[in-house]
Amino acid sequence: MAKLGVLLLNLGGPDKLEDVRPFLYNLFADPEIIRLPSPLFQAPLAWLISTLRAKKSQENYKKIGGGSPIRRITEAQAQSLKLQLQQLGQEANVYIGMRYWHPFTEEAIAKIKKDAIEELVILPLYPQFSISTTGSSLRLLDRLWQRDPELQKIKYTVVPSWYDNAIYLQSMANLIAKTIDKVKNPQAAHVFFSAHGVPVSYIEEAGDPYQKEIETCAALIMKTLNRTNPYKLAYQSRVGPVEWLQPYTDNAIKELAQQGVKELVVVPISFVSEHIETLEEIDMEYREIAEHAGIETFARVPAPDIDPIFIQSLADVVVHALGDRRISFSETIQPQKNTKLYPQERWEWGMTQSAEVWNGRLAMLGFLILLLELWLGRGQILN
Ligand SMILES: C=CC1=C(C)c2cc3[nH]c(cc4nc(cc5[nH]c(cc1n2)c(C)c5CCC(=O)O)C(CCC(=O)O)=C4C)c(C)c3C=C
Ligand SMILES: [Fe+2]
Ligand SMILES: [Fe+2]
Repeated sequence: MAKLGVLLLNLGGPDKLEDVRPFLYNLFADPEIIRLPSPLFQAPLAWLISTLRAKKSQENYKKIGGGSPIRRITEAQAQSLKLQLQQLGQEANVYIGMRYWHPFTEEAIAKIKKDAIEELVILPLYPQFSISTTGSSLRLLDRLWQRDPELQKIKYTVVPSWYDNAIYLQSMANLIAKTIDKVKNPQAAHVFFSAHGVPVSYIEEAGDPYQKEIETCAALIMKTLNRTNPYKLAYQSRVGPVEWLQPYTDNAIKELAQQGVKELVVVPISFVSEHIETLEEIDMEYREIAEHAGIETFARVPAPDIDPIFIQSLADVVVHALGDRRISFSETIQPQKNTKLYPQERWEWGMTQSAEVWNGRLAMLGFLILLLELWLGRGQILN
């Protein structure tokens, strides 16, 4: 039997407060998150945004204990998945490749090579596909594969998304049902799905299937839940000035409160582990907004973490991937090279007058920042 590996992909998060700025730098240096007319400006802009955002972001990480729990939880998920696969008679090493912080994807690949893995299932810990998450990790892996003949010998397959896996839907439905049963009036409670947002341009210009997969996933979870509670889907975590997917979570909460809704059962739908977006943004920021708006119960459904049924669903996805036709990096969705991605919807492409003005200004700004960055010796470029 071939030596099997499972590579779990996730975003990663700062382990401590000093990691916040370089973590943000790595995130904003990713052309799948921000794409500029010229790659020359990518590093200076990432440096600028990460430096400007670091303080506010650090304050938020301070509120949840001074760092992200995403690494610890993902490691526990990896261990549980290994045991679950073992129970199914499938021996496998499980690796973790984070996109923007330790353990980086490159570190996981080095281990996979060292362990002489012959067959690999690449499983993103994002149930729904987005160019900004799974897509970004797959593009990085594709680049690593293209330049390494040793990696090219591995028989790999990619799971682009698994939001419709029946066991995953059951695990989400169970977690929701348990929370519903604890509120004052379980029949009337409003199930409120909050998904991480993406800029509208990802969907409309780059063809990101994210919104469709999130909407379908919420509907499938409600079908599996099999209760008559009303539900609503909204998008959180907007960054920057451009339009993101709507309705925004804060506005949707206020609207429901205005309609007289008193009890919300809040489901973090695009996340499979607790981290800053659930522990700080939902549990603190949105809870406060809800209470101000007159919502009496704000009951948050826990992220799946190492819920046994959830771990069974990951194992099920792996087993199916091994039996199904193999999927390569090139078959997954990739934006065109010149696709507009966050944040430049308002900029124009080509040699229009406004583009030239913007390019000139950006070139100046980029050059100054680059000098400053070199002078300060800061920044941490990954690829
Ligand atoms: C499905 C999940 C996610 C999508 C889609 C996504 C898109 C996306 N995110 C940013 C900017 C930031 N994201 C940040 C943190 C963060 N994002 C996700 C997931 C998705 N992001 C997670 C799990 C986390 C938490 C990591 C952790 O610390 O545990 C942050 C940093 C936090 C902050 O400063 O607010 C930023 C910034 C963009 C721009 C984007 C799509 C274009
Ligand atoms: Fe994010
Ligand atoms: Fe956030």
